[in-house]
Amino acid sequence: QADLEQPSLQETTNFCKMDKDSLVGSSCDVTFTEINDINHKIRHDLLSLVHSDFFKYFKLNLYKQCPFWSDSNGYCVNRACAVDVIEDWDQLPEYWQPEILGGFANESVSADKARDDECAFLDQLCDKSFAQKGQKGPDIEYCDVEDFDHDESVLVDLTANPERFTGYGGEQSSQIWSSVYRENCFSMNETGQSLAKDAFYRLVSGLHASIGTHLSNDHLNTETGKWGPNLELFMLRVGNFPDRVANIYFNYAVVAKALWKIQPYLSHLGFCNAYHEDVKSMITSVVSNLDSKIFNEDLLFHDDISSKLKDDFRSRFKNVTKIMDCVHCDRCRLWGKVQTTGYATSLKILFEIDSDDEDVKQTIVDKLTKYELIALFNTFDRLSKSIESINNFEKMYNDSLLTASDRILALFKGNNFFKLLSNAGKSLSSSLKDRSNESLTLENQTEKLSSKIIDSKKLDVESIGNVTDEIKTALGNTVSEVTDIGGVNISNSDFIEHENVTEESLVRDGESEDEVNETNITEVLEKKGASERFEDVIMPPKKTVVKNQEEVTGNSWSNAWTTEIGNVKEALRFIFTSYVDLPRNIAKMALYKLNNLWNSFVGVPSYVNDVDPQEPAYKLSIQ
Ligand SMILES: Cc1cc2nc3c(=O)[nH]c(=O)nc-3n(C[C@H](O)[C@H](O)[C@H](O)COP(=O)(O)OP(=O)(O)OC[C@H]3O[C@@H](n4cnc5c(N)ncnc54)[C@H](O)[C@@H]3O)c2cc1C
Repeated sequence: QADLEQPSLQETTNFCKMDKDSLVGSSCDVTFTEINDINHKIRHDLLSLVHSDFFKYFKLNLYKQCPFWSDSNGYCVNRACAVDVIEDWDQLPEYWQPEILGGFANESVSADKARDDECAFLDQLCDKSFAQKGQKGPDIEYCDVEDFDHDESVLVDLTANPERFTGYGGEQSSQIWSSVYRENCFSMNETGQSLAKDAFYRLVSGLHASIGTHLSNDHLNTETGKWGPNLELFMLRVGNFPDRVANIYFNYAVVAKALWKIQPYLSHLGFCNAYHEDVKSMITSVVSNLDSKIFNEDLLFHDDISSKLKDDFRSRFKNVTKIMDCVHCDRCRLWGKVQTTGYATSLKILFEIDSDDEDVKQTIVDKLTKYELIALFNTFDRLSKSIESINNFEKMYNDSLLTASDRILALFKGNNFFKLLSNAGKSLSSSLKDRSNESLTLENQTEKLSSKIIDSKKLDVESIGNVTDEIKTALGNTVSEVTDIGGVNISNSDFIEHENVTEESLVRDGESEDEVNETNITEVLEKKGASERFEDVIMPPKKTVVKNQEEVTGNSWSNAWTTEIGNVKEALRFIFTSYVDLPRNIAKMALYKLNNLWNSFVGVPSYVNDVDPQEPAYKLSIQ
C-alpha cells in the first residue's frame, strides 16, 4: 500500500541525489564510489567462484516447520517459487560421484543411503573437513548450523535456481518482513546500542533491498514472456529510497570485511584442488582487492557491557535466520536461508574472531562448516550483483530522464554531428549567399523590368512601385533570414521556395494579364538572357493565347478538348516532377524538422510558419 503512494519515476530524483563520494556509514571508511570500483574489479572472479562446483551447491531443509507461528496459512504455488532439488545423483559431474571420490566402496549402495551420507561425502570432497564441530563451547553462532545436517535436507544447485521475481508477496511476505524488523527492538538501553541497533537495522534492510533489487533486475515481463530489468519496479522498491541503496552498500562492506578477516586462514584450507584448481586463486583474487578499512567492527561491541548487547544481537539475528523457515515460497526461502546464513557467518567472523591469538583465529575458521563458507561467498555475490544492478538501473534511470532534444544532442555529440552540421551550415550559407546574389541580380533585373513595363505600357507608377516593393521584400527576406544559431548557419529561407520568383509571379503580382503585356516581359527576359541567368527559375508553361471570343464560342468542343488535354498534361507533369523532386523535398523536410527541434532546444521561437504560404504550384482548369 505504501508503495502505491510513491511518486512516479519521473517525479523523483533521489537516485541521482545520492552523494557517491560520501562514506557508506559511520563505521565504514569507504565511499560508494570506492565500493563500485572494488566491485567492478572482483565481479568476474566472484561470479566464476560461485559457479564453481564447490560453491554452487547448498544444503537446506526446505520443509522445516515455522518455529514462530502456524504456517498453515498458505503456500506459494507459482512455478517460479519452486526449487529444483538434486534428486538424480547421476546428473552431477563425474567428480561428484561417490565411486570417483572413493567415499562408497560398494556401488550397490542405495540412493537413500547415499543421501544420508551426503554430508560425509561432501566433506571428503575437500582435503580438510569443514564439518568438524569440536567440543561445545560458548555460543558463537548467529544461525542454526545444525540445520544443514537434517534428515530432510536437500541438496540444491544454486545456479539452477536463480534468485529472481517469483510473484511471492501480499500478506504472507509482509508478515515475514515485519517479524524480521521486529527483531530490531533491543531491550537494553546502553551506550553503543544505537550503533548496534543501527547496524542490525541496516543489515536486514540491506537484505530486503538486495532481494528487491534482484527481483526487479530479473523480472518477468508478462507481455513479452521475457525476463529482464524492470526500472519502474526497482524505483518503487529501492531506487527511490537512498537509505535502502546505502544499506546494500553497508552489507557489502560488512561481508567484505569478514572475507578480508579470514583471508590469512583460508590459505590453510584445501579447497577441492583436485577437482577445481582455480577455486583458491579465484578466492585470492577476490579477497586481495578488499581492504580492512571497509568496515570497522570494533566500533560496535568494544567493552564488557557491550558484550551483553552482543549476545542480544546474536540471538536476535539467529531469530532472523529462523524466520526464513516461515517463508512460503521455496525459492525465496532458499535464498533467504543462504543470505541470512551468509550474514550470520560474517557476524561470527567479525565479532567472535577478536582474539589476538592466531591459533584461536585459525580454529574458528577451521570450524566454519562448508555451508557457512558457501553461504558467505554466495551472499557476497548477491550483494555484488545488487551493486552491479544498481549501477545499471542508474544508467537506465538517467536515460529515461533525457528529453528528446537531449537525446538528439547526445546523438549529435557522439557522432561528431556538430562538425558535420557546421560544415553543412557553411555550405548551406555559401549556397544561400550565391542564391542571394542571384536574387539581388534578379531584383535589379526586376527593377529594370518594371521601368520597362512602365515605359512600354504607361501604367500607373504607384501600382508598379507596389509590385516592385513586394518583390524587393521577398528578395530581401531571402537574404536576411540567414540566421546564425550557436555557430551553425541554418537558413529558414532554405525552407521557402524562393524559386517562386518567377515570370508567373511577376504576372500574378502585376495585377491582371490585361495590364501586363506578357509577351513584352518574355521578350525582355529573352533579350537579357534571363533564362541562362536564372537557371533555377521555373518557367511556367506558355499560356494559351486566346485570340478572340468568336473562336472560343464558335468551337466549344475543341475548346473543351484543349482544356482537358491541358489538364492531363498538367497532371502528368505534376506526377513526373513529384518523383523528380521527391529526394530534395525529403531532404528539405528533414532539415526543416531539425531546425524546429534546434529552435525549441535553444529556446527560440520557430521562424518557419508551418502553413505553406505558397499557393498551389499547379492549377487545373475546371470549366
Ligand atoms: C525472505 C524473503 C525472500 C524473498 N525472496 C523473494 C524473491 O526471491 N523473489 C521475489 O519475487 N520475491 C521475494 N520475496 C518477496 C518480496 O521481498 C516482497 O515481499 C514482495 O515482492 C512484496 O513486496 P511489497 O512491495 O509488497 O513490499 P515488501 O517488500 O514486502 O515490503 C513491506 C514494507 O517494508 C518496507 N520496506 C521495503 N523495503 C525495505 C527496505 N529495504 N528497508 C526498509 N523497509 C523496507 C516498505 O514500507 C514496504 O511497504 C521474498 C520475501 C521474503 C520475506
